[in-house]
Amino acid sequence: MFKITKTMLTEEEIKARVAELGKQIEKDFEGQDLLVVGILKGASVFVADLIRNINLDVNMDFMSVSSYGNAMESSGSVKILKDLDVDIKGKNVLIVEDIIDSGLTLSNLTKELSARGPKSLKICTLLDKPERRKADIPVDYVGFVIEDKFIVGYGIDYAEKYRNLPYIGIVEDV
Ligand SMILES: O=P(O)(O)OC[C@H]1O[C@H](OP(=O)(O)OP(=O)(O)O)[C@H](O)[C@@H]1O
Ligand SMILES: Nc1nc2[nH]cnc2c(=O)[nH]1
Repeated sequence: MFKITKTMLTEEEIKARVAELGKQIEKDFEGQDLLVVGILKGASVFVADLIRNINLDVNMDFMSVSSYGNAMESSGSVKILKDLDVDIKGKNVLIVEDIIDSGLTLSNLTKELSARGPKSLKICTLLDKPERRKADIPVDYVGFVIEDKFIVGYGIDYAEKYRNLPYIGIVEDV
């Protein structure tokens, strides 16, 4: 039976780190435009908290892409289920993810978005699991580097459950 056995990151730890990331992004983009792109569904909670810590004129948009594990790995392209509403040509774009694991989602997505001619394209992830990386992608902002455990909460699901937890927990088969 799958159960949340431990807390990996408390609500307070996440809140403090998200505030730091927001301030860093604010500093880096001072005086510039910024389009924050959240990747659905996992990043929705993080992106909502993150933008409230960036005191700049921020625009927000969302994309939904298909999971890896089939044709995407071999074709090297990402299946877009919901595309951006806006044209990113000439804009500073910050992709916001909840977790980077194999890196395949972002490696394919950045190829697709770079081809649209943004002024800059940066990546921010709350969690980074480097142990499982298959595609080497440059990540500009990382909340926490974590060990290879299956986690849930703060937007991240297990079979669509637990996205509403305010903390990040470890799921184990007990
Ligand atoms: O680095 P990767 O190995 O490609 O994995 C990371 C991706 O997997 C998760 O999304 P998921 O497909 O679970 O969708 P969800 O956000 O809608 O839950 C996560 O939000 C990333 O998009
Ligand atoms: N729920 C969940 N999804 C993931 N996708 C990649 N890594 C994870 C993880 O640890 N938990």
